[in-house]
Amino acid sequence: MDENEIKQAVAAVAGARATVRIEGDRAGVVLDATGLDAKARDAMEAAVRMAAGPGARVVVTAERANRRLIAVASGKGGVGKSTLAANLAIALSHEGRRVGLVDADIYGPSQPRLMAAEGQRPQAKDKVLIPVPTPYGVPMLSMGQLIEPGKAIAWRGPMAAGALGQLVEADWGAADTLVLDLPPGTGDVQLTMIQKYRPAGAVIVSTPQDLALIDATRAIDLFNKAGIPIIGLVENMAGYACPHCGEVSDPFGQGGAEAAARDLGVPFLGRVPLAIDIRTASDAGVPPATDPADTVFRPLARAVAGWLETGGAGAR
Ligand SMILES: Nc1ncnc2c1ncn2[C@@H]1O[C@H](COP(=O)(O)OP(=O)(O)OP(=O)(O)O)[C@@H](O)[C@H]1O
Repeated sequence: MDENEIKQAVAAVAGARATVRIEGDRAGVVLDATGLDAKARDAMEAAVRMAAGPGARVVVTAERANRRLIAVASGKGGVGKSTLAANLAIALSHEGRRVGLVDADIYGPSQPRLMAAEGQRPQAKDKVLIPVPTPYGVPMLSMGQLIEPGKAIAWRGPMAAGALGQLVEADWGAADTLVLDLPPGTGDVQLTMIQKYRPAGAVIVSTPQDLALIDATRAIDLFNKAGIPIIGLVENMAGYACPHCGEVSDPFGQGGAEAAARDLGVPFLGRVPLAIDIRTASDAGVPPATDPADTVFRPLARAVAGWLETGGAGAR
């Protein structure tokens, strides 16, 4: 093939994305893969190699997407942070954002179960992890996929931060939003993550109890110190609706988180009721936000999407 033939063959599969140069007796192609997801990029790269002939040197480049991180954090464990992160990621994708989910919860990585991706091991290409798909159109990576199932993790701070970095710096393709399920608490691992990856904003989850709210205040303080804006506070497990008689009771008190948000000067994003349906759907790997009739998580996601579009500072 002569130079023109090679150029035509490459243009036929990659259009204006490819620039061809002849280097001695072989072709050199620079392929711009900006905006393609990992699968489309691999397919185009393979097609270009075929078209450019034997021995061709193909270099794939991509502009870094203007991707923004949303940290979902809590001052203590068990308040529903992972549940909120999964549902927020799915509901944000319904808002038209291209969303990826990073499960950085080293103490209890639960996203593979919540997102029906259990048992899937991520592949790596050139030492960069490739997120696994989920049935909900939100690719994800979890610490739970990098360790042996059921094994406890005893990470030291720097080790954990290094491993978590691989998740954030994975090949997220065209994703414009990464929801980051942070480990609970306000220790070194959280601080390192926040400082290194500078989320655009943070959503803080708390239950209505006073003690949980004190911990949430600490989490807010951590983000404030790092100069990361708080998108808002979500009250989880607020008000229990009896599945039999429908009576609503407030086992953990009422209105505490909203009042705390007011006192702290952070927006209050809304409440998620304590509901058996939420737990059973989550355990079954079908997050409630997948239901078009969901009226709990989708409004929260609209608030977060609105924040990103208008007020949210700190784009990466
Ligand atoms: N609003 C809710 N109604 C009923 N159950 C809920 C609700 N939110 C969370 N749960 C249940 O509570 C348990 C803990 O939730 P989740 O794992 O999301 O908390 P977490 O804060 O991420 O915990 P950890 O710190 O252990 O990661 C789960 O079994 C979950 O299904």
